[in-house]
Amino acid sequence: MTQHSQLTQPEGENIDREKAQRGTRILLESLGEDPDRLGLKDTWERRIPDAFTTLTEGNRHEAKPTMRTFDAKNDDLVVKTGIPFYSLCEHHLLPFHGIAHVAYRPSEEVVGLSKIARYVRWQSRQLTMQESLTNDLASGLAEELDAPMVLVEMNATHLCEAMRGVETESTTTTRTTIGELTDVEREQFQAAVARAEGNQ
Ligand SMILES: Nc1nc2c(ncn2[C@@H]2O[C@H](COP(=O)(O)OP(=O)(O)OP(=O)(O)O)[C@@H](O)[C@H]2O)c(=O)[nH]1
Ligand SMILES: [Zn+2]
Repeated sequence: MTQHSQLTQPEGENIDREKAQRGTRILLESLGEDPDRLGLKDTWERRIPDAFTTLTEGNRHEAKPTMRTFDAKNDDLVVKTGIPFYSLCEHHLLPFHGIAHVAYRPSEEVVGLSKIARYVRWQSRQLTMQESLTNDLASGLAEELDAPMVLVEMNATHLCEAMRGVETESTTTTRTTIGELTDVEREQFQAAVARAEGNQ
């Protein structure tokens, strides 16, 4: 990994640390802050570049989890519910976060269960909109797993709505389905989601 306390830009596909430092410094100045005061010096020099390196990992292929797979015994739906995720809204650079639910139909292989949550966490770490993230997850998982059907549902709270602007905390649900699933399978998925969300 890179040395985070350096002023130089790290190698590879990482963020441009020097620009992140300069930009944060200027933002702090614009707020009337002294960026060189004790509490803020590390903020622009190290903490924000480090934090945004992590929070934009989803842009970097090198950070993608290894999707270890095993032979599938059949093509029954695999349903994984209650996956926490944290992302950043591209409009205000504020977090939106919540719970993702994923179902997929295996073709030849099933993926290690932990890898679904790892994939959701990785892909969520970017500046995006909830609808785009839901789409990206469904198409990304379909490709990774060579799966004929992937369904992703995300329920999230947007801090840009809660902390400012409309100042209303509400839940946004987005859903993307790639491929076909039966009515019974859809009902089973919804029942699993309801259990995970504590509605049943
Ligand atoms: N569809 C969608 N909208 C989002 C998402 N995240 C934030 N937004 C919305 O993006 C919109 C941006 O609207 P603008 O009018 O350009 O910005 P604004 O003046 O800050 O809007 P307010 O948030 O209403 O104060 C707002 O309505 C946000 O609630 C998202 O993931 N999906
Ligand atoms: Zn926003």
